[in-house]
Amino acid sequence: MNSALPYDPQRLSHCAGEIIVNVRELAQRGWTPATSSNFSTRIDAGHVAITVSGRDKGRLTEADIMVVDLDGTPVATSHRPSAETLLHTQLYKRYPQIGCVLHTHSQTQTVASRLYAGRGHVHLEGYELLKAFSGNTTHEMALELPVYPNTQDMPTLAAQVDATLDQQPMWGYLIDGHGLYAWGRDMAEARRHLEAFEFLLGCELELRRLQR
Ligand SMILES: CSC[C@@H](O)[C@@H](O)C(=O)COP(=O)(O)O
Ligand SMILES: [Zn+2]
Repeated sequence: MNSALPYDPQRLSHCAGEIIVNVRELAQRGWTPATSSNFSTRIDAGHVAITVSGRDKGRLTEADIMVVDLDGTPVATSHRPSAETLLHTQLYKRYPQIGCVLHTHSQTQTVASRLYAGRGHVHLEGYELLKAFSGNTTHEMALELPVYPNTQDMPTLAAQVDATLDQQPMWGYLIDGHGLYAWGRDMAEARRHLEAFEFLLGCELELRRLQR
């Protein structure tokens, strides 16, 4: 390890590469419009690789990935981390096993967040794809995906997320008019959860449209 840095730079390079490859694919699906969205993976017990604020997420390079500690403080860089860094670090802090947090702004996620904000959650039940969420072994179950009011005040939002996590395990949530957060133990698991939420929300929207 480079003694000047409190993290392994090779591990950072690996994390950055993984973020760049995966986010490029998510961006190609239109899930990261207009520089929106942010992404992170855990480097080690105390450090996280996260996207620099305001960057075009469809064209990320290693220069667009920086390091923060679990309080969201930049480490060995003058870059500004994602405006929503707290929503990432609260998960890494709370769950040592969590290794990746993905946040996207697809149209499906945004429309669903508007439609279900009043109810405070989206009820997902009876879908085979519920088995994509780690720990689920059958479609014969229900999952409540929370929808929080949007705010620019991250501590307020993080407190609401924490309050829900005190009550129930979950792999993601929506923010009204904003987008989706999903996470997992590594990139593959977080991405599976993100894609499952996207698919299931799309099904719910289509059902509503057909039942009108
Ligand atoms: C471009 S508007 C979207 C932002 O306000 C925010 O919600 C977002 O997802 C990206 O913010 P960022 O600071 O680049 O991580
Ligand atoms: Zn956002």
